[in-house]
Amino acid sequence: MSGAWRPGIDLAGQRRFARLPGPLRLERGGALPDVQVAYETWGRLDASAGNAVLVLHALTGDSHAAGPAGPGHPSTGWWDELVGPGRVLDTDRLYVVAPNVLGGCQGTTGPSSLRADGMPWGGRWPDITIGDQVAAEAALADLLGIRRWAAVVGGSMGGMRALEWAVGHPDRVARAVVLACGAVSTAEQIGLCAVQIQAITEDPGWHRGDYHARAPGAGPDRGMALARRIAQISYRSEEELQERFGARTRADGQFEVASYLDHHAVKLARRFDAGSYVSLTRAMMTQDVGRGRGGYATALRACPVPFTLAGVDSDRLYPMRLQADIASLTGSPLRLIHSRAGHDGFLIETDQIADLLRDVLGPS
Ligand SMILES: CC(=O)SCCNC(=O)CCNC(=O)[C@H](O)C(C)(C)COP(=O)(O)OP(=O)(O)OC[C@H]1O[C@@H](n2cnc3c(N)ncnc32)[C@H](O)[C@@H]1OP(=O)(O)O
Ligand SMILES: N[C@@H](CCO)C(=O)O
Repeated sequence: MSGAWRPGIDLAGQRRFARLPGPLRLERGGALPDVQVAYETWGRLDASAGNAVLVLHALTGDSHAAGPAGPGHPSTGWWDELVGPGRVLDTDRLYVVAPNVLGGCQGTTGPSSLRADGMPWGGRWPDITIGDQVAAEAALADLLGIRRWAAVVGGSMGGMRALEWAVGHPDRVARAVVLACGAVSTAEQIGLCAVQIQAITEDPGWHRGDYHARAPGAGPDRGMALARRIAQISYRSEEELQERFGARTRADGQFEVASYLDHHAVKLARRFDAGSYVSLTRAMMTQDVGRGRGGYATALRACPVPFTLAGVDSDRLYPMRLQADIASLTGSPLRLIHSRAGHDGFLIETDQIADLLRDVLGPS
């Protein structure tokens, strides 16, 4: 591990990098060599007290769950209101760990990372699954000396990993808090993922994934931006888009909503690697927590880990019925996050998520 970390030292929000000790075996066969995992921690680990909490980000998030913008962090932490001294994930008593996901592009090994031959993985990057992402996180936990998490918490793709942690490693998870996701991807989610992947892979800049070593700007930025536009509509509610933008146009005649989508498209294309977007999107579209376990209902019914499920009432991408299904199969409480923001509500309604986590983890 690089950095000056040792147990008992609080290096709040400083990104560090762990090198996994051996190849990471993949669910679909083969193995990834030399995997690096970027992560940040807050608080002090007390392994005997079992005070470690794993916080898992969604598709385009990163290890910077909390803290100000700064070098390596273009923006404030994505759950900044929730993590810190006196906050619901109270780092005076908890040790909070947030890794960047396997396949990502913010420090953890992914398609843009270099292989041993000095060339980016690019098109040689294998198909990975949610299970592979969790396997990398479990290897990180081993390196950090964390045998069992007091809680594993995540939303959207982070929720898929929290679910996979609980079902795949029940002895290592005291409680799972799963937000805004389902147990198995649905037809609509798969369809939306498929067209986003198509937007990128049909961009002439894609070059079968081998664009990283080409000139800056030669990659599939246009396809990536189109993918984000499509996704952004699905992340918000119809009602919110109507209230905010209606059919209003700008001085140049462009629809306000199209301008909003353009803004998010350009912003993401600047900060995110298209190869990672494709890899992570594929992992989500093939999500099935029951794969190899007799189906998701069997897997969830057999899972001994206590869950808390929560969904956003206006989420049309991962609607509440998906969280209700998991809650019913596991006999767990189901919480409602009220928001007009749709799926993105799990990133925006932090007061409600704080209340939920306070109920689960106790007062700070
Ligand atoms: C930059 C990063 O996020 S770093 C990595 C961490 N990120 C994550 O974990 C998740 C990724 N983040 C996200 O998905 C989003 O940032 C969210 C969901 C948290 C943001 O949600 P909201 O606060 O509701 O923002 P919203 O969707 O309304 O967009 C606001 C932006 O749209 C812009 N905007 C609003 N209306 C329009 C319009 N008509 N035309 C053009 N731009 C517009 C705003 O100026 C604002 O720009 P800014 O974000 O550059 O300041
Ligand atoms: N807005 C979120 C949605 C995915 O859950 C992201 O960009 O990661």
